[in-house]
Amino acid sequence: MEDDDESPPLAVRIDELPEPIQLESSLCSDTSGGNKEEATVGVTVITGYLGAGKSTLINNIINGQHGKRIAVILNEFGEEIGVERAMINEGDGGALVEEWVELANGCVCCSVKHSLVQALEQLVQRKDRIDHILLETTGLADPAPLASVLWLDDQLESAVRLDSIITVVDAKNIRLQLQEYRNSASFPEAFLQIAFADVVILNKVDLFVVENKGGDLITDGLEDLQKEILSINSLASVLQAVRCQIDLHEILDRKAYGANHLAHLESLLEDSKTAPVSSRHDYSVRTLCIYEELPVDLNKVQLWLEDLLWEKKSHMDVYRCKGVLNVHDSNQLHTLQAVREIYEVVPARPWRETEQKMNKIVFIGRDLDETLLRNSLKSCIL
Ligand SMILES: Nc1nc2c(ncn2[C@@H]2O[C@H](COP(=O)(O)OP(=O)(O)OP(=O)(O)O)[C@@H](O)[C@H]2O)c(=O)[nH]1
Repeated sequence: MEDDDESPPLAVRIDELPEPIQLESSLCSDTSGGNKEEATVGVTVITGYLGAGKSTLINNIINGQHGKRIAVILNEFGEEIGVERAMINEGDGGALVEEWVELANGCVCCSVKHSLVQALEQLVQRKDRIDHILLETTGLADPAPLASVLWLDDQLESAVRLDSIITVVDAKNIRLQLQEYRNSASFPEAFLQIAFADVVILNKVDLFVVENKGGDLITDGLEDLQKEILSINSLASVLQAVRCQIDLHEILDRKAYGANHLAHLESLLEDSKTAPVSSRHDYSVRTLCIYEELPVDLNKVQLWLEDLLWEKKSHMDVYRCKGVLNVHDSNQLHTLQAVREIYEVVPARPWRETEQKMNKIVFIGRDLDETLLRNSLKSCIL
């Protein structure tokens, strides 16, 4: 056992670290990606609306029986830090909280993102003492810039990698938030948080229990709610929970951004021409899927993605994108991933003999134009 009870928590003031560097760029690699995964410390980003259950989840993780030594980073505004920390039990159970990092004076997603990377690097210098990092973002944060920073940082050869984004959703209130959107011009962060999630924890399902006319307790409508969430982001795994009690294997070490572990790769290939769940709700944020079998020219695909994601020539707002490509003159199945403007195309493995070679791309975004996306992919065919 280590002397953790005696050790004071370590606080790294990331707002005092040196000047940020330019991080916006794309990744497009012809070498095998994801090989550094095993050597790096995974970062799980935990996001969700105010009061959804993020702290409850962190408590469960740091006290869970997974044997991992976990560092927790809290991204909350100034005065709230004390409250937040007081709510978290510092590891009485299986896992130990080795380090605490307070992110004061700003939101990770805007002013201090590079400093966050540096703080993470400081943490993992003691890598022999840390297995995993949890980063809780403020309830109102857009997780995209954070994902980009952590994902890019992997390319900068840091010792950390983005493992996954987990969004905690309050089952009782989320429908209200989503329905309000239909009647107003405002765009709730709740949509973004679901759109960027690799895992959605549909929490507080106990509060979803209602009494029917006969006096019985039922959870009528929960499945519909789950479908509604999947219609926004059909690539996410949705887990129903009470007090965020879930199998921790479902959320730690998902490697959602590793090219060779691309989540849903196999189901992408299996469900041939459609997205895993088709959209049936009338939200402007949705998932859609495009499909072509003939081989594409990789350069053309890159140019198309850059027009779409960087130049935004077609005025679509693409948040996430995952897919497989059948690249001309290559026997390798290529995987494609994008988070906002950052994308990566990587040869993942050889196509299997029994497999239908295909290009299949799933987009999650706002105001997606299906015809335009389809035609653009077609124009990349040789
Ligand atoms: N009934 C019920 N209450 C829950 C559940 N999960 C969490 N809560 C309660 O909901 C409240 C908010 O939970 P937190 O874990 O603090 O939520 P949070 O997302 O960290 O909140 P903020 O930091 O304010 O954004 C607390 O009072 C929890 O006890 C649940 O599954 N069912």
